[in-house]
Amino acid sequence: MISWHEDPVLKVEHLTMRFGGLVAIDDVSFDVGRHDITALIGPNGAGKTTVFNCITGFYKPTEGTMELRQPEGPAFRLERLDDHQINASARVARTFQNIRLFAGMTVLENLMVAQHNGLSRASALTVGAILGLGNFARAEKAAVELARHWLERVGLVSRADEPAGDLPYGDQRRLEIARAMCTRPLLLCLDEPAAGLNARESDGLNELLYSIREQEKIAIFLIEHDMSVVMAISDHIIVLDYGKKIADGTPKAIRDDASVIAAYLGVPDEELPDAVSEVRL
Ligand SMILES: Nc1ncnc2c1ncn2[C@@H]1O[C@H](COP(=O)(O)OP(=O)(O)OP(=O)(O)O)[C@@H](O)[C@H]1O
Repeated sequence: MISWHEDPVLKVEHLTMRFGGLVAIDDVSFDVGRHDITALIGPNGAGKTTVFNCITGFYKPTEGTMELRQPEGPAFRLERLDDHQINASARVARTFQNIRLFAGMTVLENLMVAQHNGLSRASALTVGAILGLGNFARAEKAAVELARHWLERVGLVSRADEPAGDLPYGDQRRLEIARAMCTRPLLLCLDEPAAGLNARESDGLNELLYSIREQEKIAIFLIEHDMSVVMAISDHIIVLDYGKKIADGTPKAIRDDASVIAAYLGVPDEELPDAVSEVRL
């Protein structure tokens, strides 16, 4: 039995998303292992972002189920929740293809805003916040500590008081991941985290993602076009093409899969044997 089927944090079954006549995702099923780095890959327009948008509640899928399994306790049916509940209750966090930080707020403020849910719960409808006492003060201290922890992990402590929008691009990408981690997710979804990074920053990203998997014991699910990143860090790769799942396996199995190579090259079936012998992903 393969590990991601043994203990999935996310079980997606028969996911379908139609936009009018266009079938963006067509009956796709897969598991995301609880402690794995799982990559979702495929050519442009394959449906990757649409899958993310369904999982994180930005779209309601036309059909299918998405079960977020907690280590203990009940599973959450994500297709029945809105994006806020998916983040706050089911503990699914996400970053975006285009960075969405609060550019005018400081680096630290971005991490505090991410923890707003916990703080507003602790403030008992803000009375505690006004008095600056009790649960709110404790929760705020814990929030600052968690923010500081993640600033250290991503190497941005010295820039805590600078506006997030002033950071270089690679630092903003890492800050986004830190912000997502401040919501204490079970499943961290990253949409093209390596896009726009240079080789050194990309290596740093790989190390950060490894360390999150090792130390936080959570699942990382990423969309990525950079095959060197995907092949280097993934435990499990899922491949989409024209909205359908065409392959699902280890990096080695995917690298050797003829249908995957064909999808990337756009090669017709009859030319496939030649193309496969010439190209390896
Ligand atoms: N809100 C929408 N309305 C209509 N069509 C959409 C919508 N969102 C996505 N699509 C279509 O669904 C298909 C899949 O798009 P999607 O963005 O999920 O692909 P992708 O694999 O993420 O592509 P890329 O790698 O280019 O980001 C495309 O044909 C796209 O035009």
